[in-house]
Amino acid sequence: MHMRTLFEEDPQRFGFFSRRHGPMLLDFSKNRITRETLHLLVGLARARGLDAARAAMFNGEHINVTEGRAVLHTALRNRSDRPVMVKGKDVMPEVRAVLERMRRFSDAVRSGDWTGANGTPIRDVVNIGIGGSDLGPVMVCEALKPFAGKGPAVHFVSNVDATHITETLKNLDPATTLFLVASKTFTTQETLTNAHTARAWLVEELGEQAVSLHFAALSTNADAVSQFGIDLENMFPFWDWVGGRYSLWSAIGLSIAVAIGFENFETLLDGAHDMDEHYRTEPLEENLPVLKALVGIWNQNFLGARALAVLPYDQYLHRLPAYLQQADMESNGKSVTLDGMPVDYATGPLLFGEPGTNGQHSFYQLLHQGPETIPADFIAIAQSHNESGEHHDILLSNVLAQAEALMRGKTAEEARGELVAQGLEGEALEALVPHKVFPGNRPSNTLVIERLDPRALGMLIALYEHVIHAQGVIWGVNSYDQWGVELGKQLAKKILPELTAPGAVAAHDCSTNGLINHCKTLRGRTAE
Ligand SMILES: O=P(O)(O)OC[C@H]1O[C@H](O)[C@H](O)[C@@H](O)[C@@H]1O
Repeated sequence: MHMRTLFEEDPQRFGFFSRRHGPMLLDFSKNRITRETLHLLVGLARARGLDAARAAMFNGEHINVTEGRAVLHTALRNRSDRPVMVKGKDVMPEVRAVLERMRRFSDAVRSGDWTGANGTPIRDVVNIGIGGSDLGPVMVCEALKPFAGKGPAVHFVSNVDATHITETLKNLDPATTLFLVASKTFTTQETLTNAHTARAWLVEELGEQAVSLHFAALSTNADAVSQFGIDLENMFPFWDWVGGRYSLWSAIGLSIAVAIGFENFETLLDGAHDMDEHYRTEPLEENLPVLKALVGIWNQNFLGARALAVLPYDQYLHRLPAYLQQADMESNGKSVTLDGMPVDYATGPLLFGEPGTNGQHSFYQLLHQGPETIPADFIAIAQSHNESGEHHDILLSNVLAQAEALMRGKTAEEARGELVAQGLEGEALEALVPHKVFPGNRPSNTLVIERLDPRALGMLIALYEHVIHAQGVIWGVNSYDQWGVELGKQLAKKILPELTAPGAVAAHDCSTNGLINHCKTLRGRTAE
């Protein structure tokens, strides 16, 4: 069936397949579903135990079975007075105590009361972290730039490529720079390498005694933090029940609090809490994350789509696709079930995206006319922070048109009509027709958000987090471990000394040996 027909037959389709919650409207009517499909999908969620699974997560059960941990990022933004129990203990007092320390610290840095070794206020804050200790904070700081006020500039260094830190520090002054070393484990090679480089840069100019005034740590590992030489007074802790890719709400969000002020950070938490309550308590049929998760499952597992394009039509959200790549693909990129059995169905989609309208001039060709169906999430913001001239109406007209085009397509008949109107005829016309046809019937969701503010952003991120949870439950996978990132790390540790030692390397397959030896030669090292 074609969605054109579905829309022609049911003028109520938009009303039936859209839901509003607070400042957010989710329109999922441009999917290849009928009322019966939705009913059956909700039945699937129920049969897979999604009701109990939602409760299990919020109640702190050890749903991360391979690591024996609870999954409680929701506790970090629990703005109610409900206790959250982990191993028989309410964690809320500790959560609130760390938030209070984050408030004092971010206020002091923003107001200029926190001074560096020379007594001057901080002008630049550099967050050093990678993965979950980078992507969430960067994405939020970019998204909420209009709320930054008069605080210091916040920079992010993640890549172990020295270019990243070199280019970042190039124009900074050690006396007015503060480093936040963000690492849940405090063992991540990239982050520690960058942090040592930053430390050396600072110490060279200001001496060892400056470290305590210019470094803070955001981590669960106090021993490793002290070993690095960061004063535990300047350590902001969190807990093993916070997954890295779900940690922007924890101490890992300190760079956000510094960038936009603590009150705005709290409003971000409020928005996420609002979505948590919605996800926790609304029936499946009315539940935004559940409905979005089910439509995703329909596209992936029933229609065979393997990707998801996330297309935010807002420049401030330009890092959202990168953030969601980790959130979704590291969570649900799994091929065994909770009890270790191989799956015989698709799990997490390949996620990609660019802010609109840039993507339109790049990869949308494939979305419209490629042989594969690639579902898309369009994110539109109704009121821009920069309502200048016609810009925003142009932007909105584009996002609305793209979803319509993917749904409707263009028939051969319509294409022919246009070519005739352009004066073409005969063979020349017919030769062009197949190239001008758009199959349409391509699924998309459109999320319309009133205005991009801290509350709405908190809701948006929590919405995606809960979609990931609901899909993980239906697929029966553990969304909260990430063993798949380990093998490359282990092998890199073995290759590192081989790159510097003299002589040729022969311990790997011939491709890896060949590449190592080639790099050694190019780097002026003996490889014979
Ligand atoms: O915060 P860290 O312990 O430094 O970890 C940073 C990142 O490391 C690994 O790559 C994990 O797969 C990520 O989930 C994590 O966010």
